[in-house]
Amino acid sequence: MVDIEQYIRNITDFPKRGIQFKDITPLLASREATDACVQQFIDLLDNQKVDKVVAIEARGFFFGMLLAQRLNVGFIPIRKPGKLPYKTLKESYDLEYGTDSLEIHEDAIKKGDLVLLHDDVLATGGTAKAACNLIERLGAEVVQCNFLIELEFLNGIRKLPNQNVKSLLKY
Ligand SMILES: O=P(O)(O)OC[C@H]1O[C@H](OP(=O)(O)OP(=O)(O)O)[C@H](O)[C@@H]1O
Ligand SMILES: Nc1ncnc2[nH]cnc12
Repeated sequence: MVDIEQYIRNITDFPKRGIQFKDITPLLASREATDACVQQFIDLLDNQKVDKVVAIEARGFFFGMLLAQRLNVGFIPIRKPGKLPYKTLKESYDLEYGTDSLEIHEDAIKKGDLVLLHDDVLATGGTAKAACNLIERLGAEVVQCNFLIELEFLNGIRKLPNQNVKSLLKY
């Protein structure tokens, strides 16, 4: 049994003073640990049907794509502004350390699609909330939001009151 928590490195005062950054790169560097994470995500999905995996730039892409492959469905990127080349929908949000916007291609998912939303970290919840809004504006349904890490002390889950939220690690 792999203890995935051992692969998360804490970096003090990154990217700003007062932030303890959860560095997932040691986890990404381990084939054994990434396999264990994918299996745990699949178990948490509990056979829920999924049509698309949507993940958030940039760190959400790592496991988002692995999950899409494992679930045998397509992968959809939600990206920072100005990166997607076709017509987009846009949502703005607050970060633990700043503000930003997210975009999705307007034809990326269809009305009625069942979507698994993935990101690496749930912190204040603004990013995930904005992503859910984008998916729902396209008429799709978010069946689960899953995260490698939930920073419970930031209470991001309060911004996702109607979502099925699952995390592999909680701090
Ligand atoms: O819950 P929140 O407070 O909104 O924060 C969580 C978001 O913050 C980080 O992304 P970041 O914007 O640092 O971008 P990156 O993935 O490109 O490094 C993380 O990957 C989440 O997407
Ligand atoms: N403390 C943190 N560590 C890693 N990613 C984050 N995203 C938002 N807050 C974070």
